[in-house]
Amino acid sequence: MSVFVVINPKAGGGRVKKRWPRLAKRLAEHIGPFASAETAAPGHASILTREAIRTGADLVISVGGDGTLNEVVNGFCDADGKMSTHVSLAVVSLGTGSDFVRSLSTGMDSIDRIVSGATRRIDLGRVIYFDDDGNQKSRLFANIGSFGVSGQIDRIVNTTHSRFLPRKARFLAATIGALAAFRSQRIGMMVDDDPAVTAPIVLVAVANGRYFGGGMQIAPDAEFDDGLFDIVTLQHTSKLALLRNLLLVYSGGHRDHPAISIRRGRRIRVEPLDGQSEPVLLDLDGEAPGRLPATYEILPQALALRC
Ligand SMILES: Nc1ncnc2c1ncn2[C@@H]1O[C@H](COP(=O)(O)OP(=O)(O)OP(=O)(O)O)[C@@H](O)[C@H]1O
Repeated sequence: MSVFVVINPKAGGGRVKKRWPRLAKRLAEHIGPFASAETAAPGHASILTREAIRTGADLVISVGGDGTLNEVVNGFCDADGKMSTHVSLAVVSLGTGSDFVRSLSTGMDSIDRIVSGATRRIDLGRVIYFDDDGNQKSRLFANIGSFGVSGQIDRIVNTTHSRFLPRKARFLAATIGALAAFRSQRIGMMVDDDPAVTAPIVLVAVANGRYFGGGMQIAPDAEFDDGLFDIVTLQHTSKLALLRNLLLVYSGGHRDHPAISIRRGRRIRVEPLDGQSEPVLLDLDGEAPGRLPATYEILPQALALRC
């Protein structure tokens, strides 16, 4: 078996540098020698992955956080958008949020997951959207894509690097700040072939996994392999209600709140409604790649995951 490991040395606020050498030794003891490379910049993990697959890797291991994983997953797709379905992915999660692995909830240590050899096929999401320069882009995601206040929160979290607050606390602080300043945004949304609905929203999560935001269980019933997104909509409600109920989202207890609706679907088309001065910003596995309009599509069982 040919194994290639993609390592983001910046992930986890130094955790990768501290913990990976010991984990690498353990991995080598179990699976033998493997090739590896460190990422040199944002986006590099996709390039490394694509090249490793082109030159014969059977298993690619992502070492880093959710952002690194997202880039590695995108590297499974060639320039023509074709997925490499014969290659497996494994995750050594050393990020600060690690929401993908939390959603997997295997209860196993990452190296044990890899050496166990068990593989599960999971769905991926693909989103077509516009970047901040107005160029149309396409990107895969393994965990959760969302838009609304979450896009603003990502931009706050990813630009304020406090060495003193863990990501979960930074996310909570950014969420409180962003919610306090946020004004609902009107969107038009069409799920599968249903008639389009328009609504003022605070947030919509298009979920393959369950957790985002460093431990917020936004889609408590989502399954990685059911061929469906769980689409969680938080409609306009008062700021006081938002802030008062915010902590419910960590346990999934927001599910029954009257401002929340959850449904399932395979394809979502969504656009901002005219007359809005502020763009509706996207969040994709914790990164902020652009804005609406966007189309989300599920790719059933597209990825073989060691878990
Ligand atoms: N050499 C590098 N220098 C700077 N940034 C990099 C480098 N390599 C990768 N990156 C970027 O680092 C960012 C953060 O990585 P990642 O999300 O994996 O870690 P994290 O934020 O600690 O974890 P999580 O998303 O789970 O909280 C990603 O956007 C990635 O593009």
